Amino acid sequence: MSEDPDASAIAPSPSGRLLCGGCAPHDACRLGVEIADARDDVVRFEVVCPRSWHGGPGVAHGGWTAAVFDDVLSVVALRVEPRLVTKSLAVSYLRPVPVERPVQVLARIDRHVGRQWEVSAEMTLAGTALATGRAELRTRHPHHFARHEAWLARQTLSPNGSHAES
Ligand SMILES: CCCCCCCCCCCCCC(=O)SCCNC(=O)CCNC(=O)[C@H](O)C(C)(C)COP(=O)(O)OP(=O)(O)OC[C@H]1O[C@@H](n2cnc3c(N)ncnc32)[C@H](O)[C@@H]1OP(=O)(O)O
Repeated sequence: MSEDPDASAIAPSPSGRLLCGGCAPHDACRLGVEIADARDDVVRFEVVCPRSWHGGPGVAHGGWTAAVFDDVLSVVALRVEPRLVTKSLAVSYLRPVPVERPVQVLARIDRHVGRQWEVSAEMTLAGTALATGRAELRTRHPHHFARHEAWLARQTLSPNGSHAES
């Protein structure tokens, strides 16, 4: 762990991409998400589901779709506020999403008051909606990750593998 986990910030990767902590070492989004253009409170993404994320034959696993929405809904607000976490995420799966075919995602900030953000997005192919996502985000408290690490350090593992607060 870093000395101050809350000092962590997202910086552009060597190729100029803004990536999460897991993808940054790869210099590529492993979900297949790329920002296409951004203006004010709306960001458009080009997204291609890698075949490794297929669920049914030739179609995306629903978990991939949810992860894409978590990512794009965060990015649209991260452009304004760099210290965010997702509080809730709701996804509606309207049509199967094909793998290895570009789809578009349009994400927007619907509401922002204080620490509270409401964001939504739509995934489309050739103008047809495939899925929609909606999330509540929160601006992180200043010591969000440090509090988590302190809480985790207080947990002890019992012989049967269950956790207990010490
Ligand atoms: C341009 C940029 C591009 C970037 C590209 C990269 C993109 C990729 C990015 C992908 C990004 C993906 C993004 C992701 O997926 S983020 C990962 C998924 N989300 C989370 O992990 C969030 C987990 N939930 C929480 O931390 C809290 O529930 C939140 C903060 C949402 C509550 O918020 P809310 O405003 O509703 O309530 P509150 O602040 O009054 O707290 C309620 C209670 O919880 C306590 N509490 C709060 N925090 C902590 C804590 N840390 N440690 C311990 N306890 C904590 C707090 O004391 C209180 O307890 P009590 O006092 O009532 O007892």
